[in-house]
Amino acid sequence: MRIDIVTIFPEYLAPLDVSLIGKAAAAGILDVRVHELRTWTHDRHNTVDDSPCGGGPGMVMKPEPWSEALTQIVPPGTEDGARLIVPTPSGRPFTQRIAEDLATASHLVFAPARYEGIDRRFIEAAAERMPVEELSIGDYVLAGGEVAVLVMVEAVGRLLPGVLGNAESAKDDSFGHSSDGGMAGLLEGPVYTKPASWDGREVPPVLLSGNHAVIARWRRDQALRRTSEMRPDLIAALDSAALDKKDRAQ
Ligand SMILES: N#Cc1c(-c2ccc3ccn(Cc4ccncc4)c3c2)n[nH]c1N
Repeated sequence: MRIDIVTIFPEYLAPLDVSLIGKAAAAGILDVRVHELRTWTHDRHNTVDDSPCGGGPGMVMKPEPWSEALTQIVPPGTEDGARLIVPTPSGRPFTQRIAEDLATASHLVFAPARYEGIDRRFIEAAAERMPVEELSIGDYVLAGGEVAVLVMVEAVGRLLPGVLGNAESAKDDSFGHSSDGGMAGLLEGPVYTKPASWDGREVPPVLLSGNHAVIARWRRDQALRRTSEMRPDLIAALDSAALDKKDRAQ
């Protein structure tokens, strides 16, 4: 997968050079390219913004630099497999399902804006060339989209084959809507490791029993408990077939 990120703060994306994504890029699984938006300005001040038409607070990002950037990154006729992702507080909620969908793309272009956002006409023009996703990473207000790009690139990148050391762990994700182990749509329960006793606190004996069927049942019960406590909305959303009556009674 190729990932292009256009921003006026390239240094904000430096964390993509480390850990999971950095290793994937070094292994050739990911081709991550960060671009300075001002590359596509032509005035002496490298202007990327202007006052909002109709008045109002702040500034709006001009469509021209973004359009020139996108045209160079995705030249006409090469749009197949390319998707434009625009982080915005007014976007669709970014979820694991969306991450899984984006992980199937061959080329993602991220447009993290600043100020009050990008002139709408850029989005409209881009949507005539390729799919455009306007996404939000949560119900709070940030100062720009770069943080959202870091979140989305990690959530998508970890799903790509060969990125996670143990491919299984991606299947047991929280919010994992995967069908594995009957945990679909539930939050992960508690995890433990050695030592068996620490600070006067014991690892639940069931986890040391070696009885994998009992352990699996215990983990599912813990996942249900955790989900009911932290995200009752997810319980309500679970398909009844996925949740037998016994579970509902808990
Ligand atoms: N994803 C996401 C986001 C953002 C976000 C994303 C991109 C931009 C570009 C500019 N801003 C600042 C701004 C613009 C308009 N209204 C309020 C603030 C952004 C915020 N805020 N909160 C989220 N969950």
